[in-house]
Amino acid sequence: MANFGGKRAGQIVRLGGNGIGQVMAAVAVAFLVRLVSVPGPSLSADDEGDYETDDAVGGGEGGQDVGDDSVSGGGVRPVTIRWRNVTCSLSDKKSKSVRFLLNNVSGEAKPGRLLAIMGASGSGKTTLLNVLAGQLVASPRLHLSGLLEINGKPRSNKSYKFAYIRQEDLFFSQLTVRETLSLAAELQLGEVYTAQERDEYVNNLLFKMGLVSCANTNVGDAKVRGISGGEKKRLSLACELIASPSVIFADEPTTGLDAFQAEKVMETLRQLAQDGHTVICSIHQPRGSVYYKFDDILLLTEGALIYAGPAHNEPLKYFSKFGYTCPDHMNPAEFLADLISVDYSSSENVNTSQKRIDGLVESFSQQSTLTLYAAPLNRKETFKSHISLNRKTNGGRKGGWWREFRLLLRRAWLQAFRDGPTNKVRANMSVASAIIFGSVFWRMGRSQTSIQDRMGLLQVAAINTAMAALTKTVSVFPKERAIVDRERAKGSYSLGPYLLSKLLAETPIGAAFPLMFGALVYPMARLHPSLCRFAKFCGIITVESFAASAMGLTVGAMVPTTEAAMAVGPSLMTVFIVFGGYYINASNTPVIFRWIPRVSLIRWAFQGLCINEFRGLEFDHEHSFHLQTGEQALERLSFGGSTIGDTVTAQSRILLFWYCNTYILLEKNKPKYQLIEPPPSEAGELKSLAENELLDLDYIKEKVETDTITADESESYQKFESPPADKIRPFILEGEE
Ligand SMILES: Nc1ncnc2c1ncn2[C@@H]1O[C@H](COP(=O)(O)OP(=O)(O)OP(=O)(O)O)[C@@H](O)[C@H]1O
Repeated sequence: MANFGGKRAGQIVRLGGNGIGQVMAAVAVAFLVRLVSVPGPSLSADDEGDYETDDAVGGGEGGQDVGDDSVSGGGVRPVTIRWRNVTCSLSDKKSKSVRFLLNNVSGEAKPGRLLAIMGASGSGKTTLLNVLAGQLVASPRLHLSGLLEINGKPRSNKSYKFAYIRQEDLFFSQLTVRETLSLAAELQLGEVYTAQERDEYVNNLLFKMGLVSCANTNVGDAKVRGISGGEKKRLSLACELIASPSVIFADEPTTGLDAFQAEKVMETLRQLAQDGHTVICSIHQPRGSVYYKFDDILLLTEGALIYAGPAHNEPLKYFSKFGYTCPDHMNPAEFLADLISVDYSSSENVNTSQKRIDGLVESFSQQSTLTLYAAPLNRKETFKSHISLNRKTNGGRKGGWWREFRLLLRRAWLQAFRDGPTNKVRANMSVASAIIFGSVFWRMGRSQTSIQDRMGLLQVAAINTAMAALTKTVSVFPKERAIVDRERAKGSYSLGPYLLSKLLAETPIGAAFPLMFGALVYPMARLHPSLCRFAKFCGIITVESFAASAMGLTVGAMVPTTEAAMAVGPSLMTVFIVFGGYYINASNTPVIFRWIPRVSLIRWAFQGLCINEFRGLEFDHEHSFHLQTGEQALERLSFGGSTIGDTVTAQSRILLFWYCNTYILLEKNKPKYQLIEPPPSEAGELKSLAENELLDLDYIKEKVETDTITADESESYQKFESPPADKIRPFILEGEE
């Protein structure tokens, strides 16, 4: 760091003008240059805004079923999901109110049937889907209660395999559709299957999902167009189907698609249901042809249930009982959407529609939801299919560390090297900034003033290199992290091989840009004329670039979105720039700041570059107080006693520190999901009922139908099926005592 004690030292500092002004100017220029040069996101994402739900997708535990039948259905374990009195409330400590996102919602989803959760925007569709999939992101403000049963037993989603198709499709943009699917298959199916079997499996999936025509097209992103939105959605489905899930959750799979693509996606889901999967999707307002693909529907309005049962004409018949008749030739989905939506056009309409909705909610809550469902689950079939699944199941580990590393290295390499637009922008910016700085510091001589020029250039080179690497990383990594979180949640691979393969694959391309910058700026500014010094200059800025990139990874692993990373990363770097060894002498700052230079990657790069440049240089001098040698200049900067080796060692430690932090944060920031608790009043009874297996609702239903249910059983059944009517009002805002 600069140790300009005394008058002469002060003169040197002042050569560059006001210290703080310099800092601000350098930071602003470096950041602006980088901001303009940030090569947009290199990962495909349809919508990055909704990051909150953008966490893991799941695959439950259990084996992998990889035979062809897993796509055609023969090997799919049938899973029936039933939920009772699911209530999700959101408390607000400030206003001391509670808002019900879901209020006593019950229903069921069966194998071989496509269930659509319909409702207006904000009615709680995604929340319900997340609850059923066990993917509701945990929050201290949320409280979730209810009963969730898998094949009649109260179990978690860990007991079956499921796929979750989220609204936003995230892929590595530079991989083709076939490569994406093949890699997912290799990671998920492990070594148990031969390459030929896996290829056949992938070809089969491509065919089933209608992706053959675009199999060799890059997925693409905002910069370079790739496959269409509908194809992306079907690719998402295909990737999820590799694990042969029993249940498929799809959150608004038609959002953002044109009518034709939407219909194709829904047809795919319908076929999957027909193949034996349990398919649950949320949808806003489907067109008529899509509505008739649903087997069951569940209508939600402001978190409350208005209808749950078979689709087609059943709901129309049901609502006609209350005097709401669907006009002929009207799309039933449109009719239902209008029926369950509040009309905000006037206060009168709000009152009328709200009354209608409250009445419908109450009416539905008063009747047994069980009777509305058709096609009860056949227990014998379940058993048979389960046996066939077990025969084909591979319960072993999917692949070793080395295998995962190899596959991920290939993917990271393809992503890094094929990303032409990003690489081109980075190369252009490296060349442009080298030319700008090279021109400003053109052919520096050996005058006294050139000492300050040299220091200025070396500081600017250190800042520019760090900012370039940092901004590139923070603009891309949060999106990549979302993909990796999803894949890791499915158990496709572990963190170690991922991180190591990424670092290794990106090393050559990461080194190319600082080298480009160094190769131009060094001769232009006529820095220390020696090949060895030039090589060291390039080496120092390359290691610094890796350290800045590693810091970007930590920031990306720490914050939830790219926007947050873009705000945090450069701000943190500004602190390191201030303590970068040129602008301020740490010993003049309050004690609490004196550790910062030791962890500033800018400072170590600057120190290394200065030692490399000044050692052995001689300057023109006229007066005795002029600096005569480079060593004297280094003394003034307090860099006299150290070597380039020391600075590179310190920089490597910083690099390692950021890598370790990234690993820890990625491991620690795994998404956590809200646990579902039994309704408080029923928790005790549920326990004893579960122990006595009285929760088997098929059994209860059979008893109800044959009128053989006992008084006791009837009472307990009522407790699960008929919540008090006053609990069912949507969005009750209650003040807490
Ligand atoms: N974790 C949460 N914290 C605060 N509010 C939440 C949370 N989760 C959901 N909500 C709120 O609950 C309501 C229902 O959200 P949800 O995403 O389930 O609706 P939706 O029916 O899927 O809407 P859309 O069709 O627009 O996606 C919304 O008002 C949303 O803001």
